[in-house]
Amino acid sequence: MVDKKLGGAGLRGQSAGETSLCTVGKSGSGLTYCGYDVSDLADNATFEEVAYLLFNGELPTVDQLATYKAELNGMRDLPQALKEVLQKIPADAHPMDVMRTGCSFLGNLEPEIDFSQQNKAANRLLAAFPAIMCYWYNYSHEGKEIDCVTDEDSLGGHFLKLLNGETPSEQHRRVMDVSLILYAEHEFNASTFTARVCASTLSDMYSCITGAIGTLRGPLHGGANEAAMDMIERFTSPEDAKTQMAGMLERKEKIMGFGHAIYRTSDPRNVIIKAWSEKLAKENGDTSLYDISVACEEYMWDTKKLFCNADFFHASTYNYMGIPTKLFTPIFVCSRLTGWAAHVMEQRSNNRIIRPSADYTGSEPRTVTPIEQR
Ligand SMILES: CC(=O)SCCNC(=O)CCNC(=O)[C@H](O)C(C)(C)COP(=O)(O)OP(=O)(O)OC[C@H]1O[C@@H](n2cnc3c(N)ncnc32)[C@H](O)[C@@H]1OP(=O)(O)O
Ligand SMILES: O=C([O-])CC(=O)C(=O)O
Repeated sequence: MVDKKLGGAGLRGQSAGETSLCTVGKSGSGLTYCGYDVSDLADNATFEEVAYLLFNGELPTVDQLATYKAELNGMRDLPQALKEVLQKIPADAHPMDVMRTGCSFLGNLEPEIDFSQQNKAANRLLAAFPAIMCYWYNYSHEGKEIDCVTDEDSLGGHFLKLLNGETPSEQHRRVMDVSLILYAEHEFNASTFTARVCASTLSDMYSCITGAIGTLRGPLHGGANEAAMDMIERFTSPEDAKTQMAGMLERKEKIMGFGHAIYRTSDPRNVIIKAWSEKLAKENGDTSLYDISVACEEYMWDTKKLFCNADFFHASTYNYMGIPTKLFTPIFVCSRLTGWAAHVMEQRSNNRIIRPSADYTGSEPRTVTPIEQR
């Protein structure tokens, strides 16, 4: 196991506030949302139920869920002005930049005037994000102006239909639902903390979420699922994976999709998404991507005692579903938005501006030498 020093750099091990939304690694490896184990939710709930749970503190009844889904389904379309902005973003832009711009621009068109509108703003973004991603992707890559409304009941199914223009299989809908549940919430991770810092200044929901998207983009955080895919695609076999990873570790390169700031021996989401990757691999007939991923997992544990985080087997899972690699991290946005917005609401409910201190390491006090004498 990695011998981790707590405290110091990265605020590691220091409490930065309270939350009732989530526990991470409380018993060394667990993850709960509002008291529910994530594996229980992945087995027995839908993503919309989890979104409702995070925004309201309780799972919905049948009637509450139906009302909530009807509300979300009525908010899926994009304003024409946003479509026109998305049309201007080039095909080689990073899709996370597209999400950031889409979120920010929607905040201009439909601003959160006051905090009584916070649920509406969060739900609007939740409903609109799949279309922001897929409208831009289809327009810039295929030259197609897609209809942003579908008859799909779930957000996961809606995303798949917008992306491919075809009704997804029941299995793909379920995998997407599980994936969105696994990614939804994770306590004071870097992007959520960004959202809370922004919220603590009494800024608006769109600004909080835009900042969080920018923070999730980095490869040490949400960008790791995409980076893991780029890596495993370069490996030609399980043996080649081990040889190449040995070289990477030798050169002190980070292996994306491994390790975690909080978990010590495993990430509870890995076993769930790994099982889906295996199932999809077997059904696909070509299991090489899964076999290579398993070889990576074994090698990293055997040599460094580093384990797969939630991102690693998401890479092969999404790939088996035919999702383009560049959309992996934006899917994470569609899910984690629920956690971000719930934290913004929690921060607002008991706010004090977040403003830590710093340990000064600069020069001693000195006086300005006139410029011609320097
Ligand atoms: C959804 C998410 O955001 S999950 C995280 C996604 N990010 C990644 O997968 C990127 C790869 N992983 C990492 O970079 C790190 O593990 C992080 C950023 C997730 C956590 O960082 P930290 O809390 O600083 O890691 P930690 O303290 O456990 O690191 C201990 C040692 O293990 C090494 N290590 C940790 N992860 C890795 C890795 N993936 N590859 C190689 N070495 C690693 C560190 O370099 C460090 O070694 P050092 O002391 O010689 O520098
Ligand atoms: O908690 C973290 O540091 C990273 C994160 O968001 C996650 O693992 O989902």
